[in-house]
Amino acid sequence: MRVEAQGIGWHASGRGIVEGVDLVLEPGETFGLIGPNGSGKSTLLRLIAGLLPRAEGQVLLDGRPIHRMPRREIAQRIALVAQHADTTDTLSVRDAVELGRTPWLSAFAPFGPEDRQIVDEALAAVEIAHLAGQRWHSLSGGERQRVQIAKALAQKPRLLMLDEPTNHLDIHHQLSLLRLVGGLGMTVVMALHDLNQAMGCDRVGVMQAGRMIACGPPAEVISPGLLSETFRVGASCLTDPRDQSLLYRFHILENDR
Ligand SMILES: Nc1ncnc2c1ncn2[C@@H]1O[C@H](COP(=O)(O)OP(=O)(O)OP(=O)(O)O)[C@@H](O)[C@H]1O
Repeated sequence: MRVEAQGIGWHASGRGIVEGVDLVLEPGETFGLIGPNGSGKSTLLRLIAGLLPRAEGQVLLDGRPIHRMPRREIAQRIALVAQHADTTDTLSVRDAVELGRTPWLSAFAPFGPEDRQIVDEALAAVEIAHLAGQRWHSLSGGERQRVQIAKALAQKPRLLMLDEPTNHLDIHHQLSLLRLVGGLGMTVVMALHDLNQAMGCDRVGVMQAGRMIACGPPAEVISPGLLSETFRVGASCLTDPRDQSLLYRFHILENDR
């Protein structure tokens, strides 16, 4: 699905939280959103998903304005995994993942064997099939994170949006999640704090004070100069001898007290 954001923005408390962002997401690409705390990454994800009232500009999904689409149709196309997704309901892991099927169900299409198989596949994809019967409230932070991602996968969206998807995960599950989302063949946008993980995206967008100040292939966009100006860190670019990929090591700038 082609997603086009035209001049999108959002104001709150008398200030621009996100301003004038133009962005086209091509079908199948993995797009990383990076930027310091409070730069507007989560807000931009919610704007693209059509979740914020009084939004400026417009978002087009395959050419159709999102604000004219019924909520159910949007949910068939877009899944957003927020940073601190929680539930007050007493749900099992399987129940929680089954909720991902909701946009596809109706009185004429109740939950059936095909939905059950999609849920099984989603549980397996993030390695939580063994937790299917466990209660949500008894899960660890990383397990909850993977349940939310499984729920989003069960939704079978065409745009998957993930807000810091790796922040609770151990290193094995971080890497397997990134491999998983890279191989889904769907458009993926994820806010990331790990800039080396962002180096693995097809493209990255850099947020600073509510604006997207740079966008393009990570090796072209992420540079020691940008890291110093935007993130206030020094960075040395290294080459991984295993596959010649570029990675960064960071240090505090000498004049930053
Ligand atoms: N409803 C709101 N009312 C007022 N200010 C808000 C609101 N929502 C977000 N903000 C402010 O907007 C700014 C951007 O927030 P946002 O969560 O989008 O940033 P972020 O880049 O995702 O940050 P982080 O990396 O810390 O998760 C922050 O300064 C936040 O305090």
